[in-house]
Amino acid sequence: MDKVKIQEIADEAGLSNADLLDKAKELGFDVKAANSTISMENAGILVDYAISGTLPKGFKKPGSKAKITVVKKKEETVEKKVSTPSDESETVAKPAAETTVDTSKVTIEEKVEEVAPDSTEKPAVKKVKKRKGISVVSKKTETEAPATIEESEDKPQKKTLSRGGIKIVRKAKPAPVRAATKISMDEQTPYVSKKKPKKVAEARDSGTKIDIFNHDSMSGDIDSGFGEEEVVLLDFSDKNIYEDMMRQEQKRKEEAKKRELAGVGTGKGKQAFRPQQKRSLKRGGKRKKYEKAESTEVVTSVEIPENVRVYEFAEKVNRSVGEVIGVLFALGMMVTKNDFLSKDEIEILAEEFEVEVTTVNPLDELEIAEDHDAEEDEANLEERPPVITIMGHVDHGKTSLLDRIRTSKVADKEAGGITQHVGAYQVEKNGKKITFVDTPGHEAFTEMRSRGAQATDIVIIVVAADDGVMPQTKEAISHTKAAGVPLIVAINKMDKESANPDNVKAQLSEIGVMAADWGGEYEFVPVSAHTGMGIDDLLETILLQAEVMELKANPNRKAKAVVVESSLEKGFGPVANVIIKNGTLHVGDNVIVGKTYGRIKAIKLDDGSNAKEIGPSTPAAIVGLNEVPGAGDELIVMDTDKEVRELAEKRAEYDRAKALSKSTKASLDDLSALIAEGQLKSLPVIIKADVQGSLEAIKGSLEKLRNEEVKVNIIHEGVGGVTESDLTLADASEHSVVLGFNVRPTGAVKKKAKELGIEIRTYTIIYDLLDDVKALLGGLMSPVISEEVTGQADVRETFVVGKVGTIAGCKVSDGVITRNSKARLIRDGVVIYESKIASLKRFNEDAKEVKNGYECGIMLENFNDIKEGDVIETFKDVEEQVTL
Ligand SMILES: Nc1nc2c(ncn2[C@@H]2O[C@H](COP(=O)(O)OP(=O)(O)OP(=O)(O)O)[C@@H](O)[C@H]2O)c(=O)[nH]1
Repeated sequence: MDKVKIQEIADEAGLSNADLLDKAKELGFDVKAANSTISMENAGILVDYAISGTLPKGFKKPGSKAKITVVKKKEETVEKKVSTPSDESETVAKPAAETTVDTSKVTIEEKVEEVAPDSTEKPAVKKVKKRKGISVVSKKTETEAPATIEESEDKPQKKTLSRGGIKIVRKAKPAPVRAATKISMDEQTPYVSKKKPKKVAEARDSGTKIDIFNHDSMSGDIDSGFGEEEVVLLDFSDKNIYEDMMRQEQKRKEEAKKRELAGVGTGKGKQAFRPQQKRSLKRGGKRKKYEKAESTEVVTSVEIPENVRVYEFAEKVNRSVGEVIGVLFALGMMVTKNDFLSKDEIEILAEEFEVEVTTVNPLDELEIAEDHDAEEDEANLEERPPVITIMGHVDHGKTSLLDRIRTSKVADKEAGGITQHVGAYQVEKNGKKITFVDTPGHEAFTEMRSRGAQATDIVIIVVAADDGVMPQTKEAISHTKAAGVPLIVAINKMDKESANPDNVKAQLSEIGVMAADWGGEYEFVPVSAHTGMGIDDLLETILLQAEVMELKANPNRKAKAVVVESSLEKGFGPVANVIIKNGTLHVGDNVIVGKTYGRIKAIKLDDGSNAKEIGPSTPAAIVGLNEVPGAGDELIVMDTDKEVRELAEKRAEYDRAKALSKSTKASLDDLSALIAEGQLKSLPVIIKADVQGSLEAIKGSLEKLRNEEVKVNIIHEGVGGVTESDLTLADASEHSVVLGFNVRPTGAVKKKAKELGIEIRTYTIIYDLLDDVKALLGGLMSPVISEEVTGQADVRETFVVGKVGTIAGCKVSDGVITRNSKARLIRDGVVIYESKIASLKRFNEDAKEVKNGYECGIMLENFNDIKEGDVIETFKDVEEQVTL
């Protein structure tokens, strides 16, 4: 132990092997070649001798008697005579706890002095070494006394370093420099403590001082703390190292100052880590690593996009991804570096890292530089038609009313006009146009609003006079009010005998919609979609309201429009039904619509005619986009096709990245796993069904579904399609699933579900639905069994043992061969037999497993025809739960 080869010393000292070997021989060391070893002590002597020609006082060549004194305790010396200075004969200094030299006093300053290149004093080597938490201070004394150790702080300044200033300990690993570096023990501690914090602390307390010359002999007692790892050969006179060190020191000081000024603490843990920053000299990679950590600047405020991934956040706040994940993990949130952070998570992280976080909409970046919503000069504005959406409870006559208004318009026009479905249409009343959005219901309305693309100016709430206010009436009113859009109430079915408009007024007044003739602020218009009664009144009321609103737009600018519907039409490709919000759209314009783009090839109006250009509030179907855009997407005209293409690509890329991110909501696969692990105690579901009957049936059955661990928790149920509010609800409850029966989510809802990471499962057969949920809850799905190869062994020779059978002498070539595992015999790539490992032996001993690279004896169950060159492969079956 603790011997070092001549060639290693030569390497470190920068001498040739031959030279060093000669010198070693001169000193009488027992060496023959470069790979001969000598003790660490002798190595030190040799290097000094080779470099400076000096020998420690009292050095005697082997054969002569040496007298070595060891300080065991302060003032307690033990003398021991040895016949030779060979490794074994040297004196052991046990690192007693009470040893008193406080090595922490070996400070950086002292060391720097020692290394001063102009030092002319006799060379001496000062060695500071920590082994298993023991500080070892060694030196060559200038006294005549045998190599005796005194308290290092007594005369440390007097020690000069040889040109090499070399400290040799060991070389096996390029371990962090712990010895003979210009590090005060205090500074060294955090570094060392990475490995042996406790022992280092002890060492500091004990401050043991031991002659390095006794190193070997003492190693028997105290070695192995750092193993055989250190060879530290530092030339302190090296100007570059010194300067480098000073530079780093300076840099650190500056950074520390900066931090202080910033006044930002990084938490206690960090503070405790700081002493590292003072570390002066480290070698190679280690030093680099710490420099990196040290250059970390504390970020105090940062602007991040609303949708930020873990690694992006880490970058922004100048933290490692690990730190970010760690903080969330500690709070039970599992994220990977590519996951998007939720608002809550961002908040937590901001607090933890003491960073002020401002979230910005990432799409702002992707918005068009030209501000379409900028204040228009009044002079450029012209009156534009109002855009109307009709909403109301089911069967109260929305479609009938729209049809009636449209027919009246068509009738007004010349006969034979073929109407084109463009998602909206225009009628004319008193020479003024009114645009009606063709898709009644608040889904489309809300959809558009949720995308910030409000196209509607006025909402007509249809209430059947014979039915009164119903749930969807209320919902529609809430949506309208939330959007800040004025509403007009159309009391429909006035032709019916049972019509009771006062009842409608009374009911609506209860929910804050008071009729104007009752002293309120809302216009109520009695109509009949069947007879056409009140339609004119309704249109006039709309125009009046529009006038009050002073709806205006600038037709002389590039167009901005909103998509109300879109589809893929045979012969036309993607078609978007749009309503122009501002400006004028021309055939040939380059447009971006959400993530799609293109050049307008054709504009079709609601009367079936083609137009070259259309102005504000005009509905039309446009052709020329590369893909089908989404309802609610905004169309914007840009100057060049390059611009629109690039922006569309950026937006698409953004969406892709977002979709790729792991959702915060669980898919059914994840749920299955969570249930299997017993982590999920109840399965929150939202049920939507086509009719009340099936809803009740499903609800009843689901409520009965439960086992000991898990039950279904119906958080919401309803008749009708899956809506955005269902998704909002699902989004709010962890691990929820939306189950639909005989309903299909619309494109937009589907899209949102994808965005939110919510799984919508739809069924047409109740039993399928129940089966899925049952399987989910009970983990009853039959598992898929796949195979995993665990090891392979090459048959080197075979032994036939009497009654036992054939034993294959093998060498494991891959993995691990385990006793009793399933195995197959492969000959020339063909599977000959499949059974299991009946016996596995290593050196005649039964073995449980034999690892790659080792030899073993294998017997296969019921198979003896094993030949040299065969391969035995072991494998196991892996069960995988089937996912839904
Ligand atoms: N008597 C009478 N019946 C009407 C009137 N308006 C609509 N209806 C009838 O009411 C029923 C529903 O009319 P729709 O126009 O389909 O009602 P809706 O609100 O569009 O219904 P959904 O599209 O299902 O939401 C139909 O049978 C219509 O014929 C009306 O003014 N008078």
